[in-house]
Amino acid sequence: MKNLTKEILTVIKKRPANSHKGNYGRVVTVGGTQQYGGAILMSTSAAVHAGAGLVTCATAPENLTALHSLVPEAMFVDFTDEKTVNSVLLGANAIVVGPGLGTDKTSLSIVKNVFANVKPEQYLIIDGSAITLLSQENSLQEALPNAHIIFTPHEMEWQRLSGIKIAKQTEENNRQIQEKLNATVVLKKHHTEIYAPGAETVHLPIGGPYMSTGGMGDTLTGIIAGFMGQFANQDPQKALAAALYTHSAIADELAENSYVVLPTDIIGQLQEFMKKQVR
Ligand SMILES: NC(=O)C1=CN([C@@H]2O[C@H](COP(=O)(O)OP(=O)(O)OC[C@H]3O[C@@H](n4cnc5c(N)ncnc54)[C@H](OP(=O)(O)O)[C@@H]3O)[C@@H](O)[C@H]2O)[C@@H](O)CC1
Ligand SMILES: Nc1ncnc2c1ncn2[C@@H]1O[C@H](COP(=O)(O)OP(=O)(O)O)[C@@H](O)[C@H]1O
Ligand SMILES: [Mg+2]
Repeated sequence: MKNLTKEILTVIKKRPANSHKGNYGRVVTVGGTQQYGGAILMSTSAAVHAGAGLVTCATAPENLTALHSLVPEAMFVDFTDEKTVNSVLLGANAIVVGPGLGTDKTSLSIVKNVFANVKPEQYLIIDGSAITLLSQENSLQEALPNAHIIFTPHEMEWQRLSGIKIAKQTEENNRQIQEKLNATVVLKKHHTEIYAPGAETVHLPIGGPYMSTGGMGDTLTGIIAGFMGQFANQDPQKALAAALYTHSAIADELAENSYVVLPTDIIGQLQEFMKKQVR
């Protein structure tokens, strides 16, 4: 297993002067019931702060006011309005589905609709409730689209999806299921592991327990989407690894002076941290 080092941050590049928002990725984030609205707000805000050119959040209408007051840079669609959701999905480079989405019938039909509309060239980040739904629903497993899929499960979500008990989640066992899924798997835990098709397993040696606050993984999905939208054209695996490294490296820096690091603290440091890499 290969250790990620800070070298990976060279993926973050100085922007060419002659460019516009369309050059930096169109991200769509799908999730957030009324109960779990914060999850999709953090994902959306992280994508915006990581530099995504255009971000649209498909969520429950109850979250609209909060979304616009937290991050007016983001656009909104009602996640049950399939026609409008599909029109924004069409132009996306990276799609996040699952943070705070819940697992009821409405959530299931939202994931089905996303799966039915994703294109092969798009990055689809499947997280949280969408992983849990996929683990439960055969119909969804059969509908898994042809796209660049990145699963971001924590250990219990991975247990549900892969059938491998947490204690048995060895590199060899995980790799077998990842190959069957034919997708990238980011197994989140203390020292997260990345299993990508045809690549050596990568291990994230940074990050710590000051990151153990609800919303930390939701925030990661937005950073990944933002990085895929901007940097995947160089090398998608490196762009993904750089997103993970950035998330935990910011946490480590903040933890020097903070007992806990909140997901929103990480979002607030993204712009400065990324600037430091291109000085
Ligand atoms: N502010 C918001 O709106 C927030 C909304 N959220 C949204 O909620 C939805 C449900 O997601 P979820 O992760 O909270 O619940 P679930 O999938 O049941 O997993 C928890 C179970 O797994 C176990 N567990 C074992 N190992 C683990 C590990 N390494 N990391 C974590 N857990 C581990 C754990 O064990 P225990 O705590 O009991 O020891 C427990 O039994 C999802 O859509 C998410 O986006 C959250 O992000 C919070 C903030
Ligand atoms: N002790 C820890 N050491 C390193 N990273 C951690 C630790 N605790 C949590 N994290 C990180 O925080 C994130 C938690 O993700 P997740 O459980 O999906 O959170 P949520 O769904 O609440 O947003 C992951 O990126 C995980 O690696
Ligand atoms: Mg999560």
